[in-house]
Amino acid sequence: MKIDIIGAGSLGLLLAGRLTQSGNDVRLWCRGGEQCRKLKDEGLTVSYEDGRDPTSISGDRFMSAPIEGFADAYLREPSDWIIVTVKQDILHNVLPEFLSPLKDLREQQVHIICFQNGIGHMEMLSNLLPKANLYAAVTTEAAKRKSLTEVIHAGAGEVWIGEWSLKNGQTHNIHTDLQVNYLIEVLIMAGFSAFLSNEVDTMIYRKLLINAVINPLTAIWRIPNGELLASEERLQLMKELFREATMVYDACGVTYDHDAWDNILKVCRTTAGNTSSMLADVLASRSTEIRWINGSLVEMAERTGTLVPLHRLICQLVEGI
Ligand SMILES: NC(=O)C1=CN([C@@H]2O[C@H](COP(=O)(O)OP(=O)(O)OC[C@H]3O[C@@H](n4cnc5c(N)ncnc54)[C@H](OP(=O)(O)O)[C@@H]3O)[C@@H](O)[C@H]2O)C=CC1
Ligand SMILES: CC(C)(CO)C(=O)C(=O)O
Repeated sequence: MKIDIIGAGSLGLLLAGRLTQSGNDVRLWCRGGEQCRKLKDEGLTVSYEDGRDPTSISGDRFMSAPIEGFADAYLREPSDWIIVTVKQDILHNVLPEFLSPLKDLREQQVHIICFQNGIGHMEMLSNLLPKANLYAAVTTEAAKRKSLTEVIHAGAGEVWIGEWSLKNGQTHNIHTDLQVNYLIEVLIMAGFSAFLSNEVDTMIYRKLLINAVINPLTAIWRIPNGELLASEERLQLMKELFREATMVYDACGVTYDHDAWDNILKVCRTTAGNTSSMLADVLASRSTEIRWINGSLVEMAERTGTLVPLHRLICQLVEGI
């Protein structure tokens, strides 16, 4: 399968490494020329924390190039899938320029899948590329980029993929069905646990609830996920964030599991040693995804007249860092 991956960070490198290793034709689009040169010279390494041998893929087995060349390359030679693995701010503020040349291509041609946490990006893309087949992926995989050419696969999880266009009332199309089933097969062959979901929006909101409670508090207190459970004060604040978020879901008609709170506690336990992605961004002085996580809940609250003072404050606190 021919696959474009936009964003050579943690998830992008993991996907590029695994998909190249299992025989796919990968083009990896990076932000900077330095990373492309290093990937060409040194290749790409996927390593593990449990003592397993790393996998090294030489730089001539996949293509890496600066994002500026993406649209021309795609229009000359389209791929079967475009996988987007940049953070939300780049997807919203930078990628439209590079993706908009694809907007007039026929529906059968463009298949895009987005791996972002948070919400808002799928709506933005469906406005930008109304003819494209858009898919969202929700994943519990954990990847950490160690250098420009090395990624640590820190935890194996699942990848749930669902068609976003369906949500917008577009008709189901046999061609896209085949195409997504083929992608899932390819991901499985590459070693991922990948599944098709007819309820990907429910899964997105389920993950949003987890991220909206865990990520900002770990970022503010600078603690690993498991430490959230270490005191009653921390648990109380988590519970209040959870309570406000579920009020917003109720007001907007978004469903959530009856054991959603227990599930958040479980995620803290199973990822106890993890640095959350928001804390990692704060520690590296990068902008965070707070606007598309807690900020989205604040927007939903505004639309429905729900009061979410803690989510508002937490957005300001994280943005203030
Ligand atoms: N990592 C994980 O385990 C998981 C991540 N996610 C989600 O996946 C998304 C990606 O996360 P993750 O891989 O961790 O993020 P990273 O920050 O590791 O990677 C993002 C990449 O995008 C690159 N980038 C920035 N600007 C551009 C640009 N203009 N053109 C091309 N590439 C650019 C960055 O380059 P540079 O480094 O040069 O700035 C970086 O390599 C996020 O929304 C995250 O929430 C979801 C579940 C798990
Ligand atoms: C589930 C969790 C909190 C794991 O660290 C995560 O998705 C993140 O860090 O963004």
